Amino acid sequence: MSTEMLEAEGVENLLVCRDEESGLRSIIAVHDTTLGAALGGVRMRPYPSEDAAVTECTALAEAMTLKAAAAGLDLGGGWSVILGDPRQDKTDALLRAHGRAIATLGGRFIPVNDVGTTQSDIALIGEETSPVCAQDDPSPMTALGVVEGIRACVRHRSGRTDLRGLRVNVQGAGNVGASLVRLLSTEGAHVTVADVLPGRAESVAAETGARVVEPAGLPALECDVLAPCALGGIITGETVGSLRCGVIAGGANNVLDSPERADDLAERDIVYAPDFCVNAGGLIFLAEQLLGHDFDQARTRVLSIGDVIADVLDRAHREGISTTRAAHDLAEARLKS
Ligand SMILES: NC(=O)c1ccc[n+]([C@@H]2O[C@H](COP(=O)([O-])OP(=O)(O)OC[C@H]3O[C@@H](n4cnc5c(N)ncnc54)[C@H](O)[C@@H]3O)[C@@H](O)[C@H]2O)c1
Repeated sequence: MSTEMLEAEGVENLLVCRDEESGLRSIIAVHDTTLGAALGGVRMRPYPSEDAAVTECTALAEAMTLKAAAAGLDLGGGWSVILGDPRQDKTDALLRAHGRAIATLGGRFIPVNDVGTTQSDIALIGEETSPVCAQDDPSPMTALGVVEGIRACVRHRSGRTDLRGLRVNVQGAGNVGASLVRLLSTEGAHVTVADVLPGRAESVAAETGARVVEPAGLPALECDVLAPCALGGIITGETVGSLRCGVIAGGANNVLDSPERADDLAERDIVYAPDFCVNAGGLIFLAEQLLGHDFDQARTRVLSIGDVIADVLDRAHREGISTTRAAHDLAEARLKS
């Protein structure tokens, strides 16, 4: 296994890892450890090029720094991606090689599962490096925080505090999306869900009574709340004009293709809950676990995401700035304190 350290502006460590024997090609980015070790996902998916993998990995690492800082956690931000199709290319040898690559950072990067990896994958990685987060699935806590973020956005927009009858469109029925569909359905929301993998949306719909639609059309379907819970970058210069929702708040990381898109959303009178604030529930839960705190304490902290979002929305309104800018200011103040 070989690792090559690349120079990259604004990133503490950027590692390109290769292992001929297992076929591993992966990237690890440690963005900022001012507040603590960098906790972040291990994502596995095919990328068109190594450059594309580096771009996504560094952007997600930065998002984790902002997320931990805005949530008041003593953690830094990092990320890692493995290039390949998890359904065909994932082997124990490849995961172990990625673990050995993470180990070269001496505990500066703490991995947790993300798209394309599972907790048992992280447990295997944990046989090569320490610490890792492989104990409990953080997704239900991420979804719980998103519900509170949605509630804060709806209250900001219309003064309502309950979600009954609210039309919420959930993109992605994976770990976070399926949990979110369940929670929203319990609150009486009318949920529509879509997933590109056959059977996923249907399965959670059968359980909850949600409506299933084709994934390509979901982002532009009329609704009160669009909840992106798949991959990032779905709000672009091309898609922003087609949105027909009042609020965007979901679990996915890096939903906007650029920070300026938040201004486009404000111009269209769409309330945007910055992703790194609204989807911090899972990270808060993991941080509490690392500190040895109990489940109730973690849950209470996750529920306070609604207050964080309300604060960000008020600040943006007061100062005439985008919600993304307001959330960045919150995170940067903590990083400098
Ligand atoms: N798991 C967590 O606790 C957590 C925490 C914070 C942020 N996130 C972010 O939330 C998102 C989802 O994470 P997850 O753990 O649920 O992943 P997951 O892999 O379990 O689920 C993602 C789902 O999205 C589907 N999908 C992909 N592209 C789609 C599209 N265009 N339309 C509809 N469905 C599509 C996939 O088929 C998959 O079922 C990711 O962006 C992740 O980084 C997750």
